[in-house]
Amino acid sequence: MTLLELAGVSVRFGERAVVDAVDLEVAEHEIVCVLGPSGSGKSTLLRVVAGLQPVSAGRVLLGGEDQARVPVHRRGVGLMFQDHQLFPHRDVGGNVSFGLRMRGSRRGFASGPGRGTYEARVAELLELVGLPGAQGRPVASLSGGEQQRVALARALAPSPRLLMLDEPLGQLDRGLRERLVVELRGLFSRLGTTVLAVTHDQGEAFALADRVVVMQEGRIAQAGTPLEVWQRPASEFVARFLGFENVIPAVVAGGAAATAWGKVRVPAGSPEGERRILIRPAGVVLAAAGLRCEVLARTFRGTHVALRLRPEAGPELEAECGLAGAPAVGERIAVAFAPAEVVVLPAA
Ligand SMILES: Nc1ncnc2c1ncn2[C@@H]1O[C@H](COP(=O)(O)OP(=O)(O)OP(=O)(O)O)[C@@H](O)[C@H]1O
Repeated sequence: MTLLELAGVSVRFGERAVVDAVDLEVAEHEIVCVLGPSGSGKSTLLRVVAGLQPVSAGRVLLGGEDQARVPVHRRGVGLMFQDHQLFPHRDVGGNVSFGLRMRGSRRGFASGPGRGTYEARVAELLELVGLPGAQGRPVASLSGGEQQRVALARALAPSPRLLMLDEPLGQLDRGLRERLVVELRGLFSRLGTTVLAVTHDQGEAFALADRVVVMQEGRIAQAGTPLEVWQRPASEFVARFLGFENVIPAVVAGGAAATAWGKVRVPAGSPEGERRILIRPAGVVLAAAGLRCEVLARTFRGTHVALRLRPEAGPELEAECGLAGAPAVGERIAVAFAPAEVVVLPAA
């Protein structure tokens, strides 16, 4: 069932549409991550759903109800921002119970909220986020990751029907982010929480989301499962945003693309005509014969070696190869292209 629906939502600041006719549905229990470069309108979209930003056009529906006249505190949405904004003068328990005291609980209390119930609920929430018994700790004594957990417990406290996260792990170091993102996904799926999150980090979005929505200048450039978006980026913009660099103009006909790198076989059923093609680095493979290249750089990536190549014709290429037999910088090699790693993109 759809919990959140945005229909034709636009936000204009002066002449400029920062969010431009966005249609988006989030199903109950779904985790949707909005991904995009800085300034693409991600945070504005969240603010619209929360009721913090009026729309210039379009409608926001929660549980089928138009939210136009529903104030922030009546929407039943939880918000967690990048700079988790804990109250430094309250202890952990005080921070978590703040959410309960301010809003009261929509769900989760068998009886009406009383002091004892608050305490039980705070204990339960701290248990959930992996900080059991931390009620009395001063906020200042917590590490960045622990503060993030407290902020999450506070956002979950009133059992919001929709939890919104804005760059939830933004300030943490990479290792901690990678761990927390896996924990978050597990936690949300256990609780059945519906989540709309915003991030500019594609790794985070792909690890967290059931569905990712890539924004470009206020519009949705692509929406799909992480696998769909990764395997079939819809445009050059999306491909480049995901970090793919092997994108060039091509003329596709009869199962092959004519490019500056030579003829590249494309997957069966690819659209024909003037296009662009993406060749994922895994599809640039060392071969006995093919496009001759010089190895410009070689980077060890743990599971493979990333190569930067200067071909005899066409722009530089990124390639991947196994750890054994990776060519050295300066070596001259030949590469062929694997059609399964080739994606035909629109021309512009
Ligand atoms: N109140 C405002 N008045 C004028 N312009 C605004 C206002 N709020 C946001 N903008 C502009 O709207 C654009 C989108 O901002 P938004 O914060 O939604 O982007 P974002 O994708 O979340 O970016 P970031 O990843 O940097 O947070 C930006 O160019 C921003 O400067």
